[in-house]
Amino acid sequence: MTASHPDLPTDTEAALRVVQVAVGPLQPTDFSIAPGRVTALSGPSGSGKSRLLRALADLDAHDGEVWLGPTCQSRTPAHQWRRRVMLVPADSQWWADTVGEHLPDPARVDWAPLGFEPAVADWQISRLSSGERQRLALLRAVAHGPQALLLDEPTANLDAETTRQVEQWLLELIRTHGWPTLWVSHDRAQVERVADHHLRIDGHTLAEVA
Ligand SMILES: Nc1ncnc2c1ncn2[C@@H]1O[C@H](COP(=O)(O)OP(=O)(O)OP(=O)(O)O)[C@@H](O)[C@H]1O
Repeated sequence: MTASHPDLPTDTEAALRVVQVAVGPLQPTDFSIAPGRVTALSGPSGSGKSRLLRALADLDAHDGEVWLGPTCQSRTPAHQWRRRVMLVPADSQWWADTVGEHLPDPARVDWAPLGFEPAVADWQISRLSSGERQRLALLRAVAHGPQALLLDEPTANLDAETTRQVEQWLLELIRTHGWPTLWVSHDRAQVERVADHHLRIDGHTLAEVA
């Protein structure tokens, strides 16, 4: 696990708090993620990881409540909640023709840390490889100014070197902005590298992994 970060913002940023959330067969579950911290979520294929993320993003019906600081999901319009509690799904969706059309201000995006030139803003979505789509979905999410991140296997389509680059880029942003982050990963070594805490779905329950 990563060492603690004494320079983390602790008072102005918001924790993500999950209270008695139940979705599908998953039993009601409680956990919270402090600002700037990463909790890894693992579990067998089909155990409900993506469903839980979708519930936290207010995309799937669920029991219980989710809080971001003093703001609760059930009293926040869904589109506002999703802008703050930003889900980056394993399969990103793109609706316009070019990359730049999906970004609030393409000229202000720092493309380089993920290996792109600014010209990528003019690229057609149809030409993107799966790894390019994945990295650009992360850049897009960050460009919209979230306050918490829900990452569904964010490096699944990337080679080892690019995976490390994306991990470092994400961790720096997460720490700097104080985003509480839930990060789905099947890779135990990645969990060790990026996560402060580790939750695992086992059957119908969610348990902390020591
Ligand atoms: N809206 C839904 N209604 C009913 N069942 C669903 C719904 N969405 C997903 N499921 C089912 O719930 C189970 C968990 O799906 P989910 O996508 O959350 O798995 P996962 O843990 O993310 O798996 P993987 O690691 O393979 O991505 C699957 O059996 C899936 O078919």
